[in-house]
Amino acid sequence: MQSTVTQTLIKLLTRKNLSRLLGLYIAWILLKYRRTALGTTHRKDLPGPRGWPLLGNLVSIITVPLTQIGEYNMSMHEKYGKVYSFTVPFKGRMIHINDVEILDHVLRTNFWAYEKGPMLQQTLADLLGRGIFSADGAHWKWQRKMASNIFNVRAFRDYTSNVFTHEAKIVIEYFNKMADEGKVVDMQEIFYKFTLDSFGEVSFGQSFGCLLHPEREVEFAAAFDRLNTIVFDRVIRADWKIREAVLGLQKQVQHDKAIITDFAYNVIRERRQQGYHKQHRDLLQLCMDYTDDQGQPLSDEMLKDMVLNFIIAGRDTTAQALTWMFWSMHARATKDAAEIQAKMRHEIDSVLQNEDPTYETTKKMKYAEACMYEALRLYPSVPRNIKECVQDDVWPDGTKVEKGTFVLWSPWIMGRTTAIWGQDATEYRPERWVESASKPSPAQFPAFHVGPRICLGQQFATIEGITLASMLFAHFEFELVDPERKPGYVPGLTMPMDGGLPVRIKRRQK
Ligand code: HEM
Repeated sequence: MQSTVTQTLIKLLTRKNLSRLLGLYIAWILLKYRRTALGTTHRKDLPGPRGWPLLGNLVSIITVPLTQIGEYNMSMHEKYGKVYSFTVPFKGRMIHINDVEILDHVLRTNFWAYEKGPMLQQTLADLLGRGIFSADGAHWKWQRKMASNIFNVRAFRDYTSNVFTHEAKIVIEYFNKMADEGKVVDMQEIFYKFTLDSFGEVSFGQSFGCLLHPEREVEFAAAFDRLNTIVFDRVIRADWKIREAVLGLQKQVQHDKAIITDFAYNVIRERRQQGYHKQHRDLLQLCMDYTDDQGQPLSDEMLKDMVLNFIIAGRDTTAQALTWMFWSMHARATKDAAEIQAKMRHEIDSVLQNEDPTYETTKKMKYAEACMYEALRLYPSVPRNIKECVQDDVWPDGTKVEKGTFVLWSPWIMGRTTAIWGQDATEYRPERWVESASKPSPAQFPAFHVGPRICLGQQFATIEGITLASMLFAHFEFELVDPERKPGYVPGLTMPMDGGLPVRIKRRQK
């Protein structure tokens, strides 16, 4: 027998009452999430653009062209200050920061409270696998410890610097030919080939030979560049799965992934076949000789991930820094371009005295370093970055950050912020690096990151950049094909110059 209470409930469960209940529930959800994304809470204490009901700020994110993402985020900081936040369905709350003290807190002082986290690991998996860039905790620590062995002064002095000089000579030979034939050269393409060949030689014992065919497309590089853009989209957009399905991008992803994976497996296979006979172990040999706590060697898949992560680190970043540096030093937009070039050549002539650069002489070329770092300040190769908070935290300005919040910062924006760099922040002026009594802290100049995960290859990149730039300035003069052009960037995890850097080359008249 049914109780009277149950009978009354059954009577009340009419279709009309059910729709009323549903209506009330929807109204409650809409009220609760009237300005934030589903699953997030409204935070009165955090400034930021008002969101749509349930969608939060998804619409603004989708509608901003990715080529304008830096400018958009900068305008948000101008409007809301050094900390602003927005919410996105299925991703949660994102807090953007543009402040030296807070960035230092997040990346250094309270390092263990912020990780790359599962969202980034999943979205980047097709490109980075389980390599150092997306790893956290113990898995990150052993990779960093092992790799740091190749970045020592002895290796730079005895070997690495000589590889840079050797590869730069191949570039010079090609530029001589181009100068004599009066042909236009895309410098960015040559820089990519130079950094890939140099990195291959130093880390895997073989140049990839890209500079031997400067006009030929490198299949690995083209596949990598396409994947880079697709993967970046995944980090930024919450709707990437739908987008990729609609645009049929999955096929492209699998195709490009197969190319870069095969490339890495080939490097490993060749080393196994040929063996290793040198005294000084390169990066690949360190990885292949490594055993874990149980004495087990790395799996081929892990070796492949390590190889790929390092190729990515070693190729793009430095080539892009050189591209923006050469553009900045020659563009009409740079007030004192001619004077900057003259100072650079004066330093090169007096330090090198017609000799090839060495580890020691690259260390003496402080103006060349200033030209490179000034380009990295305005056009950082990793223009934006993200970490996930894994323990509730409070920032130096009192902002409360809950576990699960994403924290974003942009070296591109910080490099253009007058509060950090003064009124002429947007001007390319290498002198600021030589005039200043002290170097900026990593948090003031975060192009190479900050804290325990600071770039392992900063010295490598600096020596490589100065070696090539000094040899090129010593031998040639450059003229931009369009000196008025203000190039944009290709959206991605790094910052390639859109359209490359077409130049005409002349042999230098001394
Ligand atoms: C101008 C050139 C370069 C710039 C601007 C640069 C910048 C950076 C940045 C911003 C990070 C942090 C990335 C992140 O964790 O999200 C990083 C990490 C790293 N970089 Fe570089 N990099 C450059 C060149 C290089 C080179 C040439 C190498 C290798 C030879 C290298 C090796 C690494 C490695 C291994 C890490 C990972 C460190 C870790 O997670 O512990 N970098 N770099």
